Order: sequence, then structure tokens, then C-alpha cells
Amino acid sequence: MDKLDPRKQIDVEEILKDLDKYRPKRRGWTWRKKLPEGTKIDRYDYHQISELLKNSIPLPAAHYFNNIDPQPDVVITSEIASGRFEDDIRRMRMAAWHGADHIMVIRTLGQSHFDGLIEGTPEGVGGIPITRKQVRATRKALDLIEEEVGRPINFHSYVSGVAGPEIAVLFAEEGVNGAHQDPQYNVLYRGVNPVRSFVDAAVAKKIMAWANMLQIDGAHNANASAKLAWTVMPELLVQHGINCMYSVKVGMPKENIALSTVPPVIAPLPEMRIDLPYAVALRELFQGYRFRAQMNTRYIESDLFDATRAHVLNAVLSRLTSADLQSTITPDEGRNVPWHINSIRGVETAKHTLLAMDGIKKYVKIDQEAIREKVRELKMRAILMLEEIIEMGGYFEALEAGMFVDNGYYPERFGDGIARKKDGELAAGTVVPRDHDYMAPVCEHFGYNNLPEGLEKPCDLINGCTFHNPDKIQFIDELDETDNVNLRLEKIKDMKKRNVIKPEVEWFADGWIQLDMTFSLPEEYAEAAALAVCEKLGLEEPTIIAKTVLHPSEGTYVEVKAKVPFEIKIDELELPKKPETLPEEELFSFVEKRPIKVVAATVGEDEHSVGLREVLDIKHGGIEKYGIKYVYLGTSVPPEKLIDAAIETGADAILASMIITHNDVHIKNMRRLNELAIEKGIRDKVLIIVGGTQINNDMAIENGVDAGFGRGTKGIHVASFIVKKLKERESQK
Ligand SMILES: Cc1ncc(COP(=O)(O)O)c(/C=N/CC[C@H](N)C(=O)O)c1O
Repeated sequence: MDKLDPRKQIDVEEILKDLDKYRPKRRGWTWRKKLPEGTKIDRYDYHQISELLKNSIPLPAAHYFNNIDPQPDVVITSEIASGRFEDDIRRMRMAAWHGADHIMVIRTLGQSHFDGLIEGTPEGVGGIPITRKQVRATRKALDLIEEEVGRPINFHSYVSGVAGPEIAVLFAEEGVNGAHQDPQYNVLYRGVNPVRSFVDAAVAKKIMAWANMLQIDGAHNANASAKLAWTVMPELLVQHGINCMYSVKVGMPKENIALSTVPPVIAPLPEMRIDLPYAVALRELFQGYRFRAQMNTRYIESDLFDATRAHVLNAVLSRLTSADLQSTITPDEGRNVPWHINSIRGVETAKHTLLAMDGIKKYVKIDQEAIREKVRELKMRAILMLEEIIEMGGYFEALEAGMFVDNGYYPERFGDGIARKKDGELAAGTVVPRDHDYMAPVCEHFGYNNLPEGLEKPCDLINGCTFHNPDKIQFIDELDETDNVNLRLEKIKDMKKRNVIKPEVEWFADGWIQLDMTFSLPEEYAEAAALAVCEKLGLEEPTIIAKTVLHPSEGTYVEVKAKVPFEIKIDELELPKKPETLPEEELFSFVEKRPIKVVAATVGEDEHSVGLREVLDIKHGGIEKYGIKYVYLGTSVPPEKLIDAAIETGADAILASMIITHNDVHIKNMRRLNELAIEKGIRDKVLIIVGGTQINNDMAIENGVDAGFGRGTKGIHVASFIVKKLKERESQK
């Protein structure tokens, strides 16, 4: 498969074919190609955007603006990890169309502790097993997806862990473009021996530097681990400093070192007044480095709306300060492994907010005087903490003393930090000093290497290492006969052969759906009632995933996920009939010979007029474009007035818009129009056409009118219907 067809799903089997022969197209990170300040898209000026995509899905409101889909200048990340990479490949394609160009794959639970590479493609838990086959298949799929959207996509995963150096080699060999690497992560959160972690980190970072990979550090984990994330702000500056300096010392270029910065707090705290000074202090201290804004993961609850509000504010903070990457932790990080829809929602939130805030600094400036005191205080706390660490004898000693992730706001100390023994923890004592005659004939090897003189590169001694001679890479396809992607694909092939489908949230046809319901009950009863509804609907494994107490006794909103026990036969689906349209030429010539007049209004107590105007006005191809004349009576027009106007003007048709459907008021208005037209003796002379977002043709005809047009109706649909009907009438005379 040399390129993807947007009308066809990605063929995973095709991706898996000849994987042993696949080689990455390029190595290293790609930033977006920025467009000049003041670039016009349609009629609008932008100041912080990058090149447009070839194929994409714009924001929901784009259809009001000629469907433009500007791309922010900031790399947007979609973090994907369902446990099955073959489904994540599909989701990566969805995310890329919505504007993600950085695909981050979370590793299966605790892969940090694996002391070697794993092969094959077993199913993961809370992440994906990072194996050579999974990495290669994913990068190969991303090659196709980036062709389809027309922008390079960065593939990213994690190096940190006991097998960090081996993973770094794997990523460099396989063209992975970015990775998390921060020895403090292994030490603090995975309990790996500190000395081993830092030695491994040096080896890994040197390899990442050669592969021109972007590095993201692990500071966000302190936010996520502290009881109150804001108390570790001084420590975060110190942690960033340690990883940045260590990376520079190993030879990483600053422009490839990204600080992973998470907003320390969330409402109900005065979020922006706490997060903004921190964001300013960080960017002042680390000029020349990159900033990866990481949406808050610490305080994400199962309430998708609250998560989305938090994510919007994080992207606002990025625009008020600066960001090179805007990570989009999916809103449902707080409740389970991300679903397709929530990965896409995360990307849309980032894109929407970054575009909404485009060029905002032209009007809104941070009051440097007002913020100065807070920024200075944060820097001072961090510097004092660093000085104390030095006084304690250095990093390892401070670590043993539990200096890190203490919940006190430094210099305040609670004594509850994460202490790690310099000579203890996982893989303690596994660092062996290299002998004097130690020699490794491989490239990009950190540290002492007793190489012979005059070599052009170390691997010349063995006719090329895997970096310079990829044919030396040992590709192992599968190891596990019972848990692998080939078996998983059999199930999918069977469903496709039988042409059946099920709903899904993260894996192909996994059967899960989400329902939400509200009960006038206190929360525990509401939850029980929601589960009872699912039982009665015959759904399986109903599980409450979120709830909002509307009032302690008046009501509770509940979100449930459940599995459908049945399959849908695709052949039996009734597709909604697309309203037929006549060729424009036919419309123009008919109306020229036979003028047509209509009266139009939004009927009842209804103020919505935009939809009807779109159907009427010449601007967006309304019926006026075809020469049809109309009298527009406005909004909230009684049906009586509409019928009278039709009589006065001798109209051929009535266009009645009805958006509000409360208590079926739209049905009542349809029937009323029909009855009045009959009473006044004009029913056989005038077409009655209704329209609105909840309208469909069957319902309209059932209630006595001639046609009903729903969401997305254009002038040509209505004009075609009127001409067709008039032609029929005239041919019957
Ligand atoms: C520095 C570092 N190394 C390794 C890992 C993961 O590695 P294991 O889970 O195998 O320990 C992480 C994970 N962070 C969570 C990602 C977050 N959702 C993010 O977007 O940053 C990490 O931060």
C-alpha cells in the first residue's frame, strides 16, 4: 500500500506485511512549518499558524467560515494507548485529521521494570507493549498517515526505565522521533537504583542526541504525585534544571530538550493567578529550551466537561506565555484508558483554544511589575533548594534524605518526600566500572571506550553497527502463539466477512456504548436506577463512569458504559435518503420561464433564523441564487400570518422553519399550516415545506405538509423540490 485512500479504512494486515524489510523514512524530530505573521486564511489574519493540511477535519463551527482549518504554530500531541496498537493506528489517523502531529504512545503498565526488550505484539494493559514490531508497524502506518494529511508526524514513546539504553537504541534504529527520558523518573516513581538510572540516562541521551530525538522530561510526575501539586513548584524548577543540565552535559542540543510543564493547580483555586507566575518563572529560567505544555493530569476527574475546561485554560496559559508543544491528555484520563472520541476531543480543545488565542499578545500583555514579586519568590525558593541539595553533599545524598516530592512548599518541609537509597532499590550494584581495556565497537556509545586510533567511526571495526548498517537489526516477528495481533485480527476479519459491526470506544467493534441519563433521585438511587435501565435494555456489564449531583434530592446525572450483546448487519441498514437535487442549469432555466415566489418565516415562538436565511439568501447558495423570489416574514410568526401572506402574494410555496420541538410544538405547527391552507382554499395551490434540525421528510409528510428538510439542508435541495413539484403539477394539467 503506497498511499491511503480517505474512503477506505487503514489495512492493518497490509501494514504488518514485510515489516522485517521496513526502514524508517527519516530520523529525528520535525517542527511545524510556521507561516508569516499576518497570513490570511480566507478573510481572516493569523499571527501564530503553520502550513495547512492536505486532508483534515476542521472545528465544528468551521462550516460558517468556508470550512477553513488553520493549523496553530504549536505541535499538538495526541496521547494514545488502548493496549492494542492495531487499533491505536486507526486512532492516530483520526487524531492526525483533527490536527495532531505528535503521537505519543504510553507503555504498558510498568514496562519501566523490564530489564530487556520484549518482542511480538501482546495486548497491553493501560498502555501498549513497546516492542520492535509494534514500533515498526506504527511508524510505517504513520508514514502513510502523514502523506494523507500532508504534514510530518512525530512518533513518541518512553525511554525511562531499567532497559532505558536498550529502548533508546531500539528507538534510534526504528526512527522514533521523540521520547521521555529523565533519570529522576526512574528513581522517584519506579524505584530504580539512582546510580544505575543516571548512568543509563547518559547512555540513552547520547543515543537520542545522535537520532535527533526530542526529549521530554518527567517533571510532570511530581505534580501528579504530590498531595497538593502547587507545593512542588520550587522542586519542579530544580528537577527541570537537573535533567536539562545533565542532558546538555551528555551532548543533547537545547532545542531538543523539552521541559514537561503542567499547570500546578485547578479551580476552585484561583488557577491562573497561581499557574501564570510559575509559567513565567519557568520560561525565564530556561530560555533556549523547549516547552511542552502538558494538560493537567493531576486533578482530572471523570467529569469530561471539567477536564475540558481545565484543558482550555492550560492552552490559554500556553498562549499567554509560550509553548512549543501542546500535549492533549484526553479528557477521560481521569476515568480510564482514553477512548477514540476523547483523544479527538483533546486535540480539538487544543486546536480551538490555540486558534482562539492567536496573536492575543498584541492586545493582552502580562503586567511584569505586578507579577514580578511572585516570579522572584518561586525562583528564590528553587535556588535555595538547589543550594541546600549541594550542601547536603549532592543529588544522591539529598535523595536519600527524602528531599524530593516532599509535600512542604520549600523551604517548608513535611518530611514525607520519596527517599531512595543510593546503593539500594531495583538494579542496585549493577553498574560496573569499565576496565582500562574496555572497548565497544559501536557508535554513539557514552563514556570511556578504549578505541584504536584512526577509526573513522567505531563500528568500522565490525563493518557497521545497527545505526549504520540496519541489516544487522534482528527483527523478531512474534514470540507468543496465543497473545498476538495476528489472532486479534482474525476476529475482525470474520466480522468484516460477515459484514456486521458493533459500536466501539477504543478497540474495533468492542461493543461498548455510553449512555447518560438523569433521575429525580439522590445519587446512590440514581446510579442504581441507571444500572437497572441498562439491564432492562439487555445491555451487558453496565458500569457507572461519571455522575454529577444536580441537587442532593432533586436530581442526579449519570454516565454509564455498557456492552451491546448483538451485532448490526450492515446490509440491513436503511441509509437516510439524500434529498435529490436537479442540475443548476435546469433550475435557472425553469425559473426564468416560470417565475416562482415563496413566503418564508420561522413559525411559532421561535427566534432561530440562521438556518432559514442560509436556505433563502443568495450568499451561501440559497434559493434566491436560482431566481426564486421570496418574502421573508421574520421570526416567531404565527401560522395564520404565514398563510395570509401566501394568499396576498400568490406564493407558490411556504417555507416554515421550526427549530424548537418542545412538547412537539413543531408537529402542531405543521398540522396548523395544513389545516389553515385547506380552510382558506389554497392547499392545492401552495406547497408547504418545513425545515429544522429535528425535522425529517417522513415526519413532515405524516403531518400534512409536502416536504421536511433536516440538518445540513442547502438552497439547492429546496429549489429542486419546488421545481420538481411544479413540473409535476403542470404536466398533470
Ligand atoms: C519521564 C517518564 N518516563 C517514562 C514514563 C512511562 O514509563 P513507564 O510507565 O513504563 O514507567 C513516563 C510516564 N509518564 C506519563 C506520561 C504522561 N501522560 C505524559 O504525557 O507525559 C514518564 O513521565
